[in-house]
Amino acid sequence: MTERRTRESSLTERARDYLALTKPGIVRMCLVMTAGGMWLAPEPSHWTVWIAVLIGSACAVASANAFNMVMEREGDRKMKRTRMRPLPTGRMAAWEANVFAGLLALASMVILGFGTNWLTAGVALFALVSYTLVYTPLKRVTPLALVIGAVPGAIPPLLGWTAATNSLDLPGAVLFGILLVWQMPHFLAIAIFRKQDYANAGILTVPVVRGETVAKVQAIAWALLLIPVSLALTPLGVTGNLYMGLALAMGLVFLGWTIKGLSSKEFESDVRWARQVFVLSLVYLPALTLALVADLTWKAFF
Ligand code: HEM
Ligand SMILES: CC(C)=CCC/C(C)=C/CC/C(C)=C/COP(=O)(O)OP(=O)(O)O
Repeated sequence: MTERRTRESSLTERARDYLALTKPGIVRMCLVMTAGGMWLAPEPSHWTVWIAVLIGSACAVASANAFNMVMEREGDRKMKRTRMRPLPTGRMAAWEANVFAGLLALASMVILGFGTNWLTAGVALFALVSYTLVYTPLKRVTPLALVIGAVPGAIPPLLGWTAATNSLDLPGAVLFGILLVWQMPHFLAIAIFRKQDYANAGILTVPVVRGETVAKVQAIAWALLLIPVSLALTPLGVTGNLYMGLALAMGLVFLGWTIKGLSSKEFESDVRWARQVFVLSLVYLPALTLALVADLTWKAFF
């Protein structure tokens, strides 16, 4: 009986480690964006395409995250935030995580290719390869890695759009742009409150290389740019005034909060402010997606 319980609990721990390898918080948020991209498409998609794009995209993002954890297992040991991950603690071997990530990559290609279309599978493959083979090694070379990492990071809404339309055109590109720009203040804030961690691991972030003030000014510039980029869907005729009003209000709150950072002069208050900007970034994205869905639903019925 006790032996069975021990085996069960070790199985649960194993499953928990595999789940941790996928970075489930990021997978969840990517899926919200993929669903937003699908919703925006001019023609409604069959429910099987919805299921395929959501499962296929989740597998692609999870695979990218798991490969990233294998590649960074040494650096992750040096950071407070990441040192308890399955690889740095030695709870899982690198080969095991590689097999898991490889199977997820294969599953994503099969599910996206056969369940949606091969353009969507190709775009996901581009994101997977650029995230693991370009962004991940560049993190230790230049702070510009952030802009490069933002390219695969911005792909999830595009997967929804291409799954529904089998084309790469302007509304899909705007969704890509929104997520691309959003990632800058999202990460610049994290890089401020995790500055010491990144310095310890030799990761060249903007606050480590150029200081907090430069990071704050950059975050403000990106939050400002996020407003016109997010509003562009209305002049393009995709969304209406309801979305435009909500997106403007949310964009101004986000911008206002980033500007507030300029008034803090000590590292402790910087950290408090940066955590608030990070949390706000996590509220902003699903809220913007909800605004989009609300606007399109309103347009369909009234
Ligand atoms: C260059 C791009 C990005 C970088 C460098 C980045 C980095 C990070 C880091 C380091 C954290 C952990 C923060 C902490 O707790 O200290 C985090 C959290 C988070 N990120 Fe990002 N991120 C990026 C893009 C994205 C994208 C594209 C999404 C999804 C659309 C996303 C969604 C999230 C979510 C939901 C969390 C909180 C939940 C969790 O930690 O699992 N991020 N990000
Ligand atoms: C469709 C597809 C495959 C899309 C890719 C989506 C994806 C993996 C988005 C995350 C973007 C990103 C740069 C995260 C931070 O990684 P990090 O290495 O800085 O995070 P860490 O320090 O927590 O490991």
